[in-house]
Amino acid sequence: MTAGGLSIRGLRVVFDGFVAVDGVDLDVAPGDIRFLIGPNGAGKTTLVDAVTGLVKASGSVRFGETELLGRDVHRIARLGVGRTFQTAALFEELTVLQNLDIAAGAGRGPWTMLRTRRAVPDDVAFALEAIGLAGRRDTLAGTLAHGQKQWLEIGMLLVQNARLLLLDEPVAGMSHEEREATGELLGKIAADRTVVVIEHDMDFLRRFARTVTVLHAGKVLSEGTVAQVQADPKVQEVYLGHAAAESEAVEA
Ligand SMILES: Nc1ncnc2c1ncn2[C@@H]1O[C@H](COP(=O)(O)OP(=O)(O)OP(=O)(O)O)[C@@H](O)[C@H]1O
Repeated sequence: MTAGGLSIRGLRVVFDGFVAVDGVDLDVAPGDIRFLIGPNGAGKTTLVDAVTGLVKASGSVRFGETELLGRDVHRIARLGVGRTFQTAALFEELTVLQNLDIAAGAGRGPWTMLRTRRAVPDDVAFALEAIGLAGRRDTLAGTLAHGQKQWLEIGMLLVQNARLLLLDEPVAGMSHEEREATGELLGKIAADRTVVVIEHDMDFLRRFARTVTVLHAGKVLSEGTVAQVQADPKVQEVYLGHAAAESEAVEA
């Protein structure tokens, strides 16, 4: 399976008359690492919810050749679209390997998944290596460090064969070392996949974003490279006006 690009046209999400996403057009090419930023309430999470089928939306969301809008959450996941949430969703009482096995799940019975494993399937071995947890495969997920839990969740998307990964604040609460490792992991993943990252951490963005889209009040305010977006007066105005704590985002 080859990676597909994400192509969003006229995306609109309305909650009880409130327009949370207001006519967004967005293209993310295969191999890109697109950061999605914007002040609180800009519509970032709602956009990702619309792409993954969690909220109703109008317009068009194509992944490769396939229209996603109107399909249910499970179908969209099976089409290769995976997401993480701000809080990792793991089976804490099971090991790293068991979590990956369950994520890989389809076609494997519960006994296969839970018995002690001798051979590890290639996809699971690849994911363990990519997320840096090969040496922790028998560790209980609940005892992993915060950063490792986030990586395991990304590993679970890899074994599900996600080709489009949508990550919601993946480095929130991480140490400097964990952030660096996460950035390197994004680079590895994006080699043959499409990655979209919602992020507030501007240092992380400067280090690892390939392209950036700024959302504001449900619309695309600015788009381009990190340097282009930082130099955009519209972006400076929104951040300085609405999010003093994030104003460093616009300092060149
Ligand atoms: N289920 C919902 N019902 C009603 N309004 C909602 C719902 N979900 C989100 N909203 C509203 O839609 C707007 C966009 O929210 P969203 O969470 O997408 O913003 P965001 O850019 O992800 O913000 P943050 O950075 O704070 O996570 C906000 O005004 C929010 O209050």
